[in-house]
Amino acid sequence: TINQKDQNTLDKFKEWMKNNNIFLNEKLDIKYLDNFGLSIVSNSKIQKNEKLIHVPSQVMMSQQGISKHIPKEIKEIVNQLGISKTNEQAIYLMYSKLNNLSFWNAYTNILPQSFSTTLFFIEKELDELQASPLKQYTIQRKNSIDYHYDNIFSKLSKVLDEFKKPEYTKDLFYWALSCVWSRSFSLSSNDGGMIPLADIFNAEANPEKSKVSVKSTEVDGLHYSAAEDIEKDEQVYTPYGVYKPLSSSQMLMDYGFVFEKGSKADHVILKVPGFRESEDNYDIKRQILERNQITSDEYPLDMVSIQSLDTLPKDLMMYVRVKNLATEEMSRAKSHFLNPKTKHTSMSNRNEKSSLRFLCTIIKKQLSTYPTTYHEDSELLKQTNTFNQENAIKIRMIEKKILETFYDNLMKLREKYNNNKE
Ligand SMILES: C[S@@+](CC[C@H](N)C(=O)[O-])C[C@H]1O[C@@H](n2cnc3c(N)ncnc32)[C@H](O)[C@@H]1O
Repeated sequence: TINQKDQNTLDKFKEWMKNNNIFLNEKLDIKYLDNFGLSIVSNSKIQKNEKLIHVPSQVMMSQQGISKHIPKEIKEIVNQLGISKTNEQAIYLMYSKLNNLSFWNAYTNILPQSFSTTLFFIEKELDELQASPLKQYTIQRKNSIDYHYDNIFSKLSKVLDEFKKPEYTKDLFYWALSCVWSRSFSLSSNDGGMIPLADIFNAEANPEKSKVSVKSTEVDGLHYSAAEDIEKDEQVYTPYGVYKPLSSSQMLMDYGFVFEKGSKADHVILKVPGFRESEDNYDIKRQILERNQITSDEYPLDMVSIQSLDTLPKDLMMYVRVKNLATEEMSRAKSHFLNPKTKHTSMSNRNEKSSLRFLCTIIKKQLSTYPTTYHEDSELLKQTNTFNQENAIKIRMIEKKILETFYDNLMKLREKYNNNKE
């Protein structure tokens, strides 16, 4: 259901689309759906290859549109100050929202007023992320926005009267950036921005299943057509993160929701301990790793990589094997770990067993930084009644699931080793 005020803004947006030659197939409606917000839904059957939408380049907030519709003095100062593309889009959105006569005003009025991204989580909800790095990323993002807001608007307000208006608040900057992160498009390596109408399509969990085929050119703008027949009353989705699949963590940070089945890009960062100078054979171990350019103490793991020792990041396995060398193995270690033919293989049964035990210890340690287990979380999830809390629990569960499965796989391997006596 949509209230009268929202219906009026939507009607004004549709009129604005018409006046600016933005095409929406008559068989498609812009509707408000619970859990999705504005959505695109068909009102009758659409045949494969039928045109769905067309948005001309000049109405996009990309290079062409900006040069046409943003006042010259604003563009100039934004360029002079060397403001980033994302912050630039945010400034134009704020300007458009605050000026009734500006070109994109009708468009900014249909943009969401609130977001379920982690940026707007209250402290209690952020705490639900437990040890997930998403909590830290969110805090960093907030600090960065605060810094940029102070920096940018103190300068803009000195130069242009427009930016002296008290309505250019930090809250509005948060709103504008959230619109950019959840809806802007990249059109080429150096152009992109907000695209009215195209940004009303919601995300399809499985990008291969999207029934929309996308074509965009600088001259002609953006075209969507039906890649397959679309049934009556069907919601039409587009794939998000086409070039690079987004993890659930990134989805929650930028879009404010996570897919039921998670994402192919889901991962956890395994943190491994560094070396202490007092450690036995410190010098040789460090030397071997440095000569192999292994310097990181963080390794991303996903559900695929934890399936076997061969699928794990090669650097991680070498780090673990070298870290667990015994003094009597040092004489052989260099020739083994510096030889391209052998360096990614097990050096001895003893070293391999010790390495697996070590991996189990660090996984357990990392799991212990989360106050609850995966199993406990799945129970907690059933009792949860707020959207944000639910999403936070899902994120920490994804990370725990990878770590716990990795641990179980290693325990099975260790058992095999113990039964296979040398
Ligand atoms: C590009 S906009 C799509 C239009 C948006 N629904 C609106 O109200 O304007 C992206 C936002 O839509 C919502 N969204 C998109 N796909 C979704 C999905 N599969 N499930 C739930 N929400 C989704 C999220 O709030 C996301 O940040």
